[in-house]
Amino acid sequence: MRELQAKIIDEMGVKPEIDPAEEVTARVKFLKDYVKVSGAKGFVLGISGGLDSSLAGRLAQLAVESLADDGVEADFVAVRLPHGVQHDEEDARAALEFVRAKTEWTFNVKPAVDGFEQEYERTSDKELSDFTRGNTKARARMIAQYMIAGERNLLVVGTDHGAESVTGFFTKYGDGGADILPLFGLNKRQNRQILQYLGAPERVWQKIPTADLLDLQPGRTDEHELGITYEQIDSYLEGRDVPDEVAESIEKRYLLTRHKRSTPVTRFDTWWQEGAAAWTK
Ligand SMILES: Nc1ncnc2c1ncn2[C@@H]1O[C@H](COP(=O)(O)OP(=O)(O)OC[C@H]2O[C@@H]([n+]3cccc(C(=O)O)c3)[C@H](O)[C@@H]2O)[C@@H](O)[C@H]1O
Ligand SMILES: Nc1ncnc2c1ncn2[C@@H]1O[C@H](COP(=O)(O)OP(=O)(O)OP(=O)(O)O)[C@@H](O)[C@H]1O
Ligand SMILES: [Mg+2]
Repeated sequence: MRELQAKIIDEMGVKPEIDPAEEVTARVKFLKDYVKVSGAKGFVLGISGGLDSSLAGRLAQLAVESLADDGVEADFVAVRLPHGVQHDEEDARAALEFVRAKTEWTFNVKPAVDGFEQEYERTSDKELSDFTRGNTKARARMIAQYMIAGERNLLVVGTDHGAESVTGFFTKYGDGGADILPLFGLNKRQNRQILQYLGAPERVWQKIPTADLLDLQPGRTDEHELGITYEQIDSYLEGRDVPDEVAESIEKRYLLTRHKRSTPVTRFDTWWQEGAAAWTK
């Protein structure tokens, strides 16, 4: 195995094989233990119709049900956060049906994103790019979730896992902004495996991953943007051999996005000096 691959696998905590039943038990227990210690009253999570939020949402709901069995009152708010009307709203409905959240909410982020865009354009005389608007949508979703969390004393669940963390494929302080990450240590195919174990319908676990942030390319797939497949990223994270150019692409992304997996850099940090060579390439 490549030297950096071993280091990355250690950091991402991905195992070559999983037992879905054990993973569910351990991750639900983690959510329960944390909520008890934090004194929070449960969880909130955006449900997109994608497979990551379907899995994290179902685990949060199972945690809340198990807390009730222990005599602890908690809530799980599954929040739809469309930007206007979502083109794959039916998939989001199917995800909500599978998650069976105690509480459901719909919060349209479009007025907030439009407000930011108008003020940017008024003060800069420039058009906002579709790409930055996309990241603004992800950050507006983060603000909506923290608004609900703040009012109801809930924790914001994040859906980051090995295959997204390693490539830094998330919006910094957008979907990357959360309190607790129940999927960390898994890769994409393991998420699918656990969803199947939990009885998710095919429509949910077979959903093609998309950040779906762009107005001009609705539903663009993650794999299209990344230029590598999740099968390749997953194999790399399971310690298997992948073509050199695939490993190099993953490792380059890993090095370029270290700032996203760290708290803001201070003069006492040194990790960024190791990554400097990657940024200037
Ligand atoms: N070296 C450095 N040290 C410290 N900070 C640094 C930095 N380089 C950039 N930055 C900061 O980071 C910002 C860029 O990061 P960011 O705003 O996140 O933007 P960026 O990484 O360019 O874009 C986000 C990417 O994540 C993808 N995404 C987002 C959301 C969900 C999903 C999904 O999988 O579904 C995927 C999205 O499609 C896009 O490719 C810069 O504007 C700058 O503020
Ligand atoms: N339209 C949306 N409605 C509600 N939440 C959303 C929406 N889009 C994104 N999110 C939130 O942002 C998170 C990150 O998006 P991401 O696309 O990585 O995950 P996903 O859609 O759940 O799964 P997948 O990666 O398979 O598409 C989601 O898990 C969800 O919590
Ligand atoms: Mg998605």
